[in-house]
Amino acid sequence: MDSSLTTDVVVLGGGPTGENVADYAHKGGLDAVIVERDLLGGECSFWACMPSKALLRPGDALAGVRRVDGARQAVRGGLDVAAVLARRDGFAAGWDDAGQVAWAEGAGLRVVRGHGRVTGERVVTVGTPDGGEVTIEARHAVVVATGSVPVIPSLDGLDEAPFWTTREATAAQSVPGRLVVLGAGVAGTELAQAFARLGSDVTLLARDAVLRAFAAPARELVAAGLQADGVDVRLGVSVRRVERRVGANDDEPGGVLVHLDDDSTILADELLVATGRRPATGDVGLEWARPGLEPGDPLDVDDSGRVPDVPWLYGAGDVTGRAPLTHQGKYAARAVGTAIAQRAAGKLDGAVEAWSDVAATADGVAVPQVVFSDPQVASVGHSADAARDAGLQVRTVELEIAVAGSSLYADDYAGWAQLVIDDARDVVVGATFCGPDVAELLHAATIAVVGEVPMSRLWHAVPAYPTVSEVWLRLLEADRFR
Ligand SMILES: Cc1cc2nc3c(=O)[nH]c(=O)nc-3n(C[C@H](O)[C@H](O)[C@H](O)COP(=O)(O)OP(=O)(O)OC[C@H]3O[C@@H](n4cnc5c(N)ncnc54)[C@H](O)[C@@H]3O)c2cc1C
Ligand SMILES: NC(=O)c1ccc[n+]([C@@H]2O[C@H](COP(=O)([O-])OP(=O)(O)OC[C@H]3O[C@@H](n4cnc5c(N)ncnc54)[C@H](O)[C@@H]3O)[C@@H](O)[C@H]2O)c1
Repeated sequence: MDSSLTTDVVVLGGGPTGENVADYAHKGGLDAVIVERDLLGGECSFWACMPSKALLRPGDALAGVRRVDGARQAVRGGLDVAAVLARRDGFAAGWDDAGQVAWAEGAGLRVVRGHGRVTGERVVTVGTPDGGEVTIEARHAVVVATGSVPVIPSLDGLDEAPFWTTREATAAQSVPGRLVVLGAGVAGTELAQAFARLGSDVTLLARDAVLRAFAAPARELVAAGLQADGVDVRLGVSVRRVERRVGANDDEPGGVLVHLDDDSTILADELLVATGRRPATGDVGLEWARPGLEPGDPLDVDDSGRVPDVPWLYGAGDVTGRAPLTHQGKYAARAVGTAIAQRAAGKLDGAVEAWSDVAATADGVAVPQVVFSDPQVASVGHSADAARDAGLQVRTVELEIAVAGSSLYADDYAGWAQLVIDDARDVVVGATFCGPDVAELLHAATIAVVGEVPMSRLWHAVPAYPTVSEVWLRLLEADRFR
């Protein structure tokens, strides 16, 4: 059935970003409608962050116990796969978004189901599941928070072969005997380890390196961690073609035959394609407001999320390509929702001030990310190369993590840490930690970068003894006595 409605703000896409834009606009006194075509909560809640970490965490916990003599002896078996999958199902709420809808309604937001497109100035038209249309007019703003979609490489035979994207992998109801993972970025690396620990024979195919975006010592530690779990890590290989095999009988099982450019083949029960994501800018009606924008191009926005020259149109989250991570999408969402509300109230005019509550300034200087592999990689801010590309003169200090806290934490603890320091201001502009459970070391680094805390003052931030954080003291000493 067709209908129309008017509101203050229409948010296209109800992922973590869209939900937070709407919530913050509403907290600022505006009425907001979220348009969602799939599950409210988006990729993160149902097919990305939460289910993937739920698949990883039990293996991590078990590996943690095995690293401590005296505790190791208590481990009598492996993971209970059915229990792990059931726990993961719980985190994905059984792929039912009733809880998220209840939250949205409780927060005073309206949800319209269906595929939305921008069809005019401050107008969104939604094709609803029953074949009808809802036209929504926004008094103040339309926000595009449509996320991202997987990039599928054009490989000979891939169209005919059944394959998994990260959606099928994170929602898997059974564990394949043999799994080939194509792409050794963050998603491929995490899921290769998760399935290896759940019992799959995993082959991870990397065109160049595992986690190539991270510093070499961290990459090498992670590759070694994968190999220790039995993952066959193939570096510097490409897939030539993919072939679907129909099994003749139990002795000749079917699956996917992957042909590599080194002339070898691998037969797998499942092929996971994890070769990146691109902004979901196709079929959203953006060409109307942004002529020339091709599907997959990021939606360009300023720090308050506003599309240049289109004052009523905003973007936030993965769709902008700024920092495609849930926490950064939500951070941008808080700025966007607040900016829309302040502009509507006539309290915000002109350019936004950096580091104010209407600017996602940290996107350019301090994006934290954790790779939940074992060992973990946790980084924030600039790598040394990125800092130099940004015109900074930097020095680095790096060392193996070997402090009293790490030796107590795990026998044979292997880890690495690096600080990137801006010479001119003598402040940390980047940090990377790699090792078991280093994720929780990261926020201290994020605060140091965002707060631009001088090295001389960081000296007085004394890490408690005996914790892994003592690596901070070693890093400061290494810089001071270089
Ligand atoms: C396997 C995997 C693991 C990840 N793990 C982490 C992690 O541990 N930590 C982390 O920070 N990030 C992680 N990420 C990244 C994270 O999932 C994204 O950064 C995050 O989901 C982006 O949020 P978003 O709201 O911008 O987009 P999305 O979560 O993609 O939400 C967009 C929503 O918009 C809807 N939509 C799209 N187009 C329309 C339309 N035209 N009309 C109506 N609705 C529409 C979609 O259905 C979707 O619900 C992971 C990603 C993957 C793939
Ligand atoms: N813990 C986390 O924060 C987390 C976890 C998973 C995913 N994510 C996010 O989700 C997004 C998608 O993750 P991703 O790992 O798919 O993307 P990615 O960009 O991190 O990695 C993609 C990898 O695939 C490789 N690749 C591309 N085409 C290929 C081909 N034809 N053959 C072989 N390899 C190929 C690339 O070289 C790269 O290493 C990223 O933004 C990522 O940050 C975050």
